[in-house]
Amino acid sequence: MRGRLGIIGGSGLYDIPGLADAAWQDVDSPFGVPSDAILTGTLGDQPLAFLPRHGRGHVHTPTSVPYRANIDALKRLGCTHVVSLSACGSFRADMPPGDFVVVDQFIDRTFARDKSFFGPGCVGHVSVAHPVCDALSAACVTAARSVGINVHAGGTYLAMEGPQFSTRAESVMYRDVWGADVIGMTNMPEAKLAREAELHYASVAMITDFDSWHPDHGAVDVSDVIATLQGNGTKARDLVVALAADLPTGCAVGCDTALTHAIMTAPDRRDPDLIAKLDAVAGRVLTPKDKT
Ligand SMILES: CSC[C@H]1O[C@H](OP(=O)(O)O)[C@H](O)[C@@H]1O
Ligand SMILES: Nc1ncnc2[nH]cnc12
Repeated sequence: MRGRLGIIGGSGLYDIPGLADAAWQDVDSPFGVPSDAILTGTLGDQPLAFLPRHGRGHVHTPTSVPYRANIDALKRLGCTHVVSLSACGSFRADMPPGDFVVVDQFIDRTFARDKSFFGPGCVGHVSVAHPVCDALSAACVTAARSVGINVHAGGTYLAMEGPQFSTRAESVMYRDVWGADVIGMTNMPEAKLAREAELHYASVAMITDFDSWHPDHGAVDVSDVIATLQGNGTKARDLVVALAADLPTGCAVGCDTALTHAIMTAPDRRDPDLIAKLDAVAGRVLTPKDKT
């Protein structure tokens, strides 16, 4: 069954014009207050929910983004698919500013964020070996190509804590030793949380700069990033319109069944308060006893 498409808009993307029946809705989450209200509406026949990751006016730092509340709120609104649109730096000369990368792997270097919905009283372990939805990622590539975006299918995104950009030594290490293709500050733990919530998740990374490794380019400068982002905004919206017209159902990764064997805590040892909070994220696998 085709569900609602959630879009998380990153830096420079605080709205998505052109939705029918558009309304900004406050959504309550037991995991905190989401980054902002969520814009709901439809694009053609496709129900959609748009959440600006940093909030309108860019109030949240990459560290303060309430990742758990955001994913939980999108799931509560009926999202089955979530696409992240993010600004990123590039480690590759053949991936210049203006190109998009549909990411297929991550290196998680973040360390100051809540990374799981689970905890004492309900312990769960999901696989993130394949951290994005294959079908949704392929659909993002097709949609991007259909609107003339220069898009790369696959790439490794290094998620750093920020908010400062990398030193040159870090940038060279991420590129030459770790083999990362792009760098950003927000896709982790977002992708991990989306997997815990059994959402199909894909990440479209929009390249704004060459980070600080490139001998012919200076250090990253936010004004350059913003100039590139302004061009990216229209392209990103075109991509969303094309994707909404042809959202896939199902996938080979099994995103929507990620919790089937994930929860280890014995039913009689589960914390009722945490179980109650997990109603949206893990409702599919909680036992009838848990839910009473
Ligand atoms: C404005 S440059 C740094 C900032 O932009 C990216 O945000 P997002 O992923 O939400 O587009 C990057 O991760 C940093 O948070
Ligand atoms: N070079 C970079 N490093 C981290 N996040 C970014 N977002 C945009 N460019 C970036």
